[in-house]
Amino acid sequence: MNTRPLVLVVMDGVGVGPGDRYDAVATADTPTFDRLRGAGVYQEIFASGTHVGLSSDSDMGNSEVGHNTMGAGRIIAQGAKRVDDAVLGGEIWEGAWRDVVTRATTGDGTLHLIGLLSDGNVHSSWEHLLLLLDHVKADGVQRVRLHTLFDGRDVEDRTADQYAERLEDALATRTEGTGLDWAIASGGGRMVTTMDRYEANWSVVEAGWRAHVQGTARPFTSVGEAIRVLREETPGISDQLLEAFTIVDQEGAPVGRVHDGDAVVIFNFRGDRAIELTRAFVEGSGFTGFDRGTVPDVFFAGMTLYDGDTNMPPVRLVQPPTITDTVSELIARAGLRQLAASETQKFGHMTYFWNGNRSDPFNAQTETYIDIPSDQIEFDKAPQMKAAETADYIVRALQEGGYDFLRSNLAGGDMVGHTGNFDSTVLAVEAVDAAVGAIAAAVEAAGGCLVVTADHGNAEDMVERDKQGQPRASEGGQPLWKTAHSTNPVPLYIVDYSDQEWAAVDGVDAAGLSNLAATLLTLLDLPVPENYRPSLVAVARNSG
Ligand SMILES: O=C(O)[C@@H](CO)OP(=O)(O)O
Ligand SMILES: [Mn+2]
Ligand SMILES: [Mn+2]
Repeated sequence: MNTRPLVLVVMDGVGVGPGDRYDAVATADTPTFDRLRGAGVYQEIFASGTHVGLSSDSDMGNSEVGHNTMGAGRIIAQGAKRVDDAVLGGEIWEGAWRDVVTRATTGDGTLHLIGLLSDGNVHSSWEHLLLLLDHVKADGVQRVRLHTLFDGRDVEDRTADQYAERLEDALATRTEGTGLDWAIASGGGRMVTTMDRYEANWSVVEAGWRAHVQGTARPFTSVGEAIRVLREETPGISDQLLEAFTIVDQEGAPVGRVHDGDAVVIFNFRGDRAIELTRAFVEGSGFTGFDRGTVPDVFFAGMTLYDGDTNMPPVRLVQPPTITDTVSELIARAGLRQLAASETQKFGHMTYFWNGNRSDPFNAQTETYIDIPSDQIEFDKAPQMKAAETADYIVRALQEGGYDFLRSNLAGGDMVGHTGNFDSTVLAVEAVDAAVGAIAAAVEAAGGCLVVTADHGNAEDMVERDKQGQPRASEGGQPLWKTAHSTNPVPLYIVDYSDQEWAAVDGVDAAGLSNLAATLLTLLDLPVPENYRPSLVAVARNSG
């Protein structure tokens, strides 16, 4: 019976901010954070850019790269960077891309490109899309249809019209005078169209299926008209929530539904929000997500691998990084027992991403995964989300004993931060603080060790800023609320209630999320592999 459980809490999207009135973490009443800060080690660590395997230090962090890096204990070139390298280096055009082009140029085939219109580099990249279009042209694809998802979550909100115009320009400059037939065929805001994740709400994917595939979503004659009318109907609506639509011609017929013989490419590179639509295209009659009607017989390719366990999609343009020997694999091999608990919105973060893009436990006998159903509403309406319920699970598991390493994710700082609603985000952070407080009390009662950190920033900086860092205002003089993640560092608290003796290691170079795995192994008294980044603590003597 283990008497010294180690507990990790990842507070999604709770970074260390400027401390001003746009910092929802500093504004929130957080007695737990204040108490923990004085009770053990407190440090700020890197969680963005090259510190988490992205191409540049101006790239904000995100959950995929954050959890991958924490779990891997190393800085690994991430999907985003790998796709960047493959696209910029040209390798991408030599593999499955050739088959896409063959299908799209055979008979009356159409090439459909589906993805997020964004400069966010979280799920997709604008540069990748432009280079795709260049190659589509060079390869002579006559008929192309774009299915565009609006972001407002990784880029400034209420910019969907600008992205749509940029895309229309990009299409026009490539097709003018050529006779090529390229057009935007459907779209919608990413949170209500297509980009659900972890099966939280399949109706989101169904709405996308109607828009992109069946051509039966709400009809508009242009993307500009769609955005204008939807905004008029709901003033102030976030781009993320724009209703799914289909572009129709003068007769009301969809300009680009998907037919047998077409080729379909999803150009998003991140798996969590691309896998469900992928499955809808690829899976046979066993598919239960929603009623697809007749499934068109298409050649389907994803930008990269979206799920390693199920090998989805079977055809992808770029191979993903292989991440092995992640911290939970090592802990499983050592025979220790592990629990992972999270609400649905972040479930795969603490399992799939944490484990190096692998959904299944390494050892089903010693690992338990708990998925607490998330609410199906906009998260600023219930900003506490499932923080208390998640804490309850951990608390009960600690009281009952039986696990050596327990990890959980508290989603509110991030998910509510993405709504741009400052007051709700403050409430979300307060709920996270309370949940950490409940977990801390249980860790103390169990004589264990508590580690609290975050995967990237979000809630700590809720306003768009100019290049000098000054807050920007909307036309009406209101703060221009920011919905995206940040490049800020994140906090790391280590509070030990056991009798284990250890000390913080000073002067670790560029301490970041990649140092967490070695730190956890050290606290568990397990060896740290040589290729891991170093631990932030050193154990003096074990008395457990
Ligand atoms: O919601 C998401 O998909 C991303 C933002 O695009 O957030 P996170 O990386 O925290 O999951
Ligand atoms: Mn996150
Ligand atoms: Mn997020």
